[in-house]
Amino acid sequence: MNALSPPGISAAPLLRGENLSRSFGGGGWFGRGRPILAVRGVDLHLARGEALGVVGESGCGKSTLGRLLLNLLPPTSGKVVFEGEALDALPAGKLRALRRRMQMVFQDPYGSLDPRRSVGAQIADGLLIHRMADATGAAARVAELLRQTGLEPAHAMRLPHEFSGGQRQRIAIARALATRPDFIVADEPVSALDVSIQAQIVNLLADLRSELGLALLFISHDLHVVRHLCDRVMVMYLGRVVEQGSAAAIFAAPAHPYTRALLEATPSMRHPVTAAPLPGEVPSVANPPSGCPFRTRCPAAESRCAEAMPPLEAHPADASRQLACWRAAELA
Ligand SMILES: Nc1ncnc2c1ncn2[C@@H]1O[C@H](COP(=O)(O)OP(=O)(O)OP(=O)(O)O)[C@@H](O)[C@H]1O
Repeated sequence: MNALSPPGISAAPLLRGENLSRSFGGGGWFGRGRPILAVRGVDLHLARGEALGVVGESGCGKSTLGRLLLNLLPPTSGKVVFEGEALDALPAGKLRALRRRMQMVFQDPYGSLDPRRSVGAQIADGLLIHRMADATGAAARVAELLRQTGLEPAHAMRLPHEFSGGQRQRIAIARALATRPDFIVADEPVSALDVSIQAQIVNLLADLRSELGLALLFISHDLHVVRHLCDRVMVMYLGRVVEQGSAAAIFAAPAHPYTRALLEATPSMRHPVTAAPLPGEVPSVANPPSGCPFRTRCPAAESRCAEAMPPLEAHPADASRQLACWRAAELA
């Protein structure tokens, strides 16, 4: 453990994304149709036990990034490295074995659960697929997982509709934990829930993370949720990382104009009504603006911002943070 790492977080990265890019489409009839560059040149690392929040408006590439890291989608370029091994170089058998160590929790637990099968059977699926238990062992593990996620083990035989939204998300978390993963991508796991339930699920994820040493990629458009759970934050805009650093530093003093606008636009307990909506709309991913992609909505934009994309560089006053803004030094 590194002296600078928070407790429970190891220094060696469990997972790395190197210059990850992913585009969609672009082939079209007679070569027509522009490709959509959903993720562009993203580098990231995640240590065992660490929680990284990925935030940005809808369509900024957060889910695509999560799917790339889980190897559910191949990158167009770049690579994912898990415990020092590049996933694209692994033989199929080893890749299958790795699958059990990386899991996903989706936004809509009802959509991701089969309405006709008992929740216990669905939680046990991964155990049986990966041959981690026989029927008796699986039943015992399901009971343990239900207890661990705050549910009644005796309810394993019930169907998903017999549970509330928050309970269904607990079931989805139990299912993701069944195979004892090291890494979980939680994609907007509380956005579909009542505000009163959101905190309970965030607290559950926080507890499980420290109890099990899970590395967590927590995708959310809500910065305040991320603040409570994550060590570090990555802010994405049109497929690129525009600011990243420790959650504490970014929330105390957001540096990129986009991060500032996002924070101002998020209602909080302290400022429920003063939140200002973000100006304008996210430009089309298929036809992004020249230069800095945020410049068309940025209150600090000037002519040089249209010329070239600013590189992601160290914050002028805090080397532990990075941001991509031509005016970083002046705005700091
Ligand atoms: N399978 C796909 N085929 C074509 N385009 C896709 C596909 N998946 C994602 N995209 C596009 O890639 C871009 C990024 O999408 P992505 O879902 O990663 O963003 P996001 O930030 O997670 O947004 P949201 O919060 O709405 O899920 C969007 O323009 C989306 O339409």
